[in-house]
Amino acid sequence: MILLENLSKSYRVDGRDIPALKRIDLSIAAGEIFGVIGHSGAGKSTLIRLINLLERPSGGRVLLDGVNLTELSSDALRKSRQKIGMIFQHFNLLMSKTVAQNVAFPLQVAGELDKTAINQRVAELLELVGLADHANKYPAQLSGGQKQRVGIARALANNPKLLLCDEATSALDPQTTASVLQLLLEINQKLKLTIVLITHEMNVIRSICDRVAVIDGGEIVELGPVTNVFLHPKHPTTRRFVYESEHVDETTEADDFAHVPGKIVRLTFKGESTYQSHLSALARQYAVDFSILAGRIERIKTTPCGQLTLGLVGSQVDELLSRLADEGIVVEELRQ
Ligand SMILES: Nc1ncnc2c1ncn2[C@@H]1O[C@H](COP(=O)(O)OP(=O)(O)OP(=O)(O)O)[C@@H](O)[C@H]1O
Repeated sequence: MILLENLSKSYRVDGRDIPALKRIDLSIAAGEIFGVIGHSGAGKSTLIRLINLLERPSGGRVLLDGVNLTELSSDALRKSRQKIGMIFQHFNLLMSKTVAQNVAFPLQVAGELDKTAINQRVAELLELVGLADHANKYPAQLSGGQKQRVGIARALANNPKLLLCDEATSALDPQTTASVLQLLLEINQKLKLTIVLITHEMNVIRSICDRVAVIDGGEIVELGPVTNVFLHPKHPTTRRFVYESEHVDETTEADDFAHVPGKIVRLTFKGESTYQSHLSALARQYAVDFSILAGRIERIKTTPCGQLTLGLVGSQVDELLSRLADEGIVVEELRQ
């Protein structure tokens, strides 16, 4: 649905071109929830603003459903942008308008004049985001989470195919973040809406995204399904994001077990194998003793996943490991 080809962006500062994004190639499928994560200054906002051409690229192309947005006239671009909704960290609501008026606004801008049609659509949208009882309130009378729900209703007013979320939960507490993310997931499933979000929080990615791009210094340094990136982070930036979010000190993974006898391995479980008792059954069969040195079990979106670091002692450890691999469990030997 979205194709970014050799996309770059530089900003002119004090007469010099400073690159913010370098040669980005990325394709995002219809119906996906795609996350972009990076530290401050990595280029996330620039990237998301290039998708709807709020920023014009310095080079490369942005294609939406096969249409090259960079070549459109300003009129055609305005029309295309109606297929794209956007929500923001600080909500950007019109403070002097009620909730209903905020949501009606994009309909009026798009040329809808029929008051009954507008009222009906606004009521539908407020119902969808759980704010049916707040139509006549002003933004100042709402909590942060409710304000973002208004932002979401407004972004969906013109039935967009794509929703861009610019740090949409960064100003919210963890519980409110979870409920707004849940709403985004529901909307994605109910309306088959494609969602692209940028964030600096791995938790946001883990809760709702299908794929993630990690961006650093204006470049995509890692890209893939969230489960893969979480379980096997490769780039140092990704590793830092993952280990920080898991409250795991990466060094404990390999170095701190000098006193532990035997072989040290890390097992990664994904999907159903997470809940099965392969490890204990095979350890019994091959008379292997194991100690658990580190571990985590969690859900990545809807997929259960687990990772265990073990010390293994016994004469048939290799047989045990090869049987675990046969069961689809990823085995990494950290120490022979
Ligand atoms: N309008 C601008 N003029 C000049 N430089 C800019 C402009 N906007 C962004 N930059 C620079 O481009 C780089 C990328 O910025 P961008 O805002 O895209 O990063 P970000 O990952 O979204 O960061 P944050 O999370 O802090 O918003 C930074 O070095 C920033 O200083």
